[in-house]
Amino acid sequence: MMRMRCGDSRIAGCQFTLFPMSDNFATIILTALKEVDTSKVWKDTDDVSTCIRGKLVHVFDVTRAIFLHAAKTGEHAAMSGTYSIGCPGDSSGDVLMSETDVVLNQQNSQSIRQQASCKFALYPMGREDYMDTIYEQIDLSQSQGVKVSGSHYATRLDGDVNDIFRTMEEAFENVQSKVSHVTMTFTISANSPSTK
Ligand SMILES: Cc1ncc(C[n+]2csc(CCO)c2C)c(N)n1
Repeated sequence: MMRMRCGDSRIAGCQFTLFPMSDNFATIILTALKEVDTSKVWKDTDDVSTCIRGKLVHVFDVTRAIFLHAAKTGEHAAMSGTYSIGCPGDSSGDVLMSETDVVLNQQNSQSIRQQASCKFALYPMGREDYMDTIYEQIDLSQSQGVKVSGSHYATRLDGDVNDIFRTMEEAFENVQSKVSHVTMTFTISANSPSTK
């Protein structure tokens, strides 16, 4: 099998899990996965998580919409996941790349006002100057209408779900334009009964 080098492919993907803190958890998960339009990404769900793969713009459109779908039930819901792009070990299978960039869920998502808290961490792979790249994006995050604060091993974002995902998408997009292989982990939580 031919091994791919960093940058040969711009397939993006996200492996994520929804955690609705509700007796109704299975319905909330399955309804979110069914009602969000995922037709522009490849998708596979099992008992642990869901993986989607395709163009970066659709990967973010779908993950944002799935979290909003669960959060708008009013139940305490969390979602954790890992975005990845340009993985040199990636295969060219299990993906939809021929779709246009027109996103399918933005109109619905934009109309939902939902507060949330999130922690994310960027990992520009294979670069000695990775800390500069990370600090640059943390600085840029301050201008996205969310509250940005430092945390061990992650950056915390508090604000509207749409603003939080836009902040993460811009950070990921910016870094991947300079660094071939990038991953980003996140955990986002809405309707938590806990006070900070
Ligand atoms: C996004 C996402 N995908 C899959 C699971 C795993 N999972 C746990 S319960 C359940 C429904 C009943 O089988 C499923 C699919 C998840 N939690 N979140």
